[in-house]
Amino acid sequence: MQPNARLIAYEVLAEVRDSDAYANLVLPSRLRDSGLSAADRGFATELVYGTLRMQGYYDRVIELAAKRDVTSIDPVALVILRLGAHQILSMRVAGHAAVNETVDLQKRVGRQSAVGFVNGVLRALGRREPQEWLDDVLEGLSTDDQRFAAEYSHPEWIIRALRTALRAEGRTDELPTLLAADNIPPLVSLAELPGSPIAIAERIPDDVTLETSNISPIGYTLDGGDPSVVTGPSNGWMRVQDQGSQVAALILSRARGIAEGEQWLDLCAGPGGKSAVLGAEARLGGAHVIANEVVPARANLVRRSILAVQDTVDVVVGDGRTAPERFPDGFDRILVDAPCTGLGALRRRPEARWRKSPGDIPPLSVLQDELVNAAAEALKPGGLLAYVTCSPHRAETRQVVNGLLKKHPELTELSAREVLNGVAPHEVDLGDSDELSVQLWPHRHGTDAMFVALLTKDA
Ligand SMILES: C[S@@+](CC[C@H](N)C(=O)[O-])C[C@H]1O[C@@H](n2cnc3c(N)ncnc32)[C@H](O)[C@@H]1O
Repeated sequence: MQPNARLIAYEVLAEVRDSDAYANLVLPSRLRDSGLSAADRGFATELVYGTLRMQGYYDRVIELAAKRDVTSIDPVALVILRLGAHQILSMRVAGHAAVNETVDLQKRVGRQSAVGFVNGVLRALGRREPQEWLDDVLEGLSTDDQRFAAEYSHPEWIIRALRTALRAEGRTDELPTLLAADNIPPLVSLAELPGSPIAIAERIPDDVTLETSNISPIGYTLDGGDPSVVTGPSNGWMRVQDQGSQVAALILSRARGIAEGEQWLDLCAGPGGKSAVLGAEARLGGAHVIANEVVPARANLVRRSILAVQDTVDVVVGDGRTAPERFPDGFDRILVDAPCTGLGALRRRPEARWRKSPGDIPPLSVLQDELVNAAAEALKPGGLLAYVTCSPHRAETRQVVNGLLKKHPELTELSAREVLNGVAPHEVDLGDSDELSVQLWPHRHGTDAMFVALLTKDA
């Protein structure tokens, strides 16, 4: 079958649904072998990501247009209708192209008996303005949570969790802006590892513009295009990395000066983004890093990620919970970038919001507790411990830190906020809170919603 952008988008969406695949892994490999033009590859990417993010909303519109529940619609036709809805309601693809080409897709991959149905629903979608559909969807919904869930295409439990996290800094009014930001693809964010021996600025092509970051002193934003034109010639010193991740590592490395010979541990290192930043910082200060990861394949990703600073970082495979026994000499600084729900990175992982459930939280909280407690034990007196998640869910952030402080009276929380404001090129708006930890946000900072708490152990 001759591929086209819509067919590839359909196949990726079908694989995401049927095999629990990740769109950001499946799509690039499909596009690589597709022979599509750059414009068509961009179109396929927008179709896949946009359709997945807005699936909850599109299903409500499709139900209104089809006058039936989506659960009663043939699964192939439903994916095709969602693709059509995205073109008609959000991409403003010309009506005839959106309808005809999408109906063609149903003819190619779906049941012939459903072609008329798909055609009818898509024509109905195109007969009204997107705002009219939105008004109809919202009609009759009685709570803010229901309305936000519908309009911004998020499950209600995630909306509640995000509101609770914003409430802690007196900013619940920002909730709709945050939900809208989750539906916008992030700009490409880059980090230049400190101490780079390569004059990276001289190797950036003239037609590429890098904006410096307001948050991270080593961060840049690319104005579009392929980041490999910048990262490729840098031998690993310039890399794609969210600016929130960059500062999470820097809050630990720059909380105070580095003493020659310090030993650092990155307890949950895979795939190694923060290990590389810690490695570069440690290298400049005369420290050494052990990057620990429990999954061997992910430890290999860490090995690749730290190539530029491999003289400073050793990668080991092991369960972080056994760190105190494996490393009895202890560490001066430990980063616990714990496995979490990833609710802070919904813009990057378009299917994640539909896969997660509230039931994911309790086992993760237990693991987070165990990891951070192991780190507290492995920390030398006077040492520094950073607890980080890419989730703003309070059960994964503040509650874990409070539990840790309760169990370990020898630990004291330090102001990660002050450290961040000392590190960042500009004052960072962290809301209004007595808490010492940092919560970053996509809508306010342009980063993933990273949480960072900084603690020290009595000397
Ligand atoms: C949030 S990711 C870390 C991201 C990484 N720090 C970076 O910046 O690239 C969490 C990692 O913890 C690992 N992990 C899960 N359970 C672990 C355990 N018991 N011990 C050590 N690592 C674990 C996961 O495999 C995953 O690679």
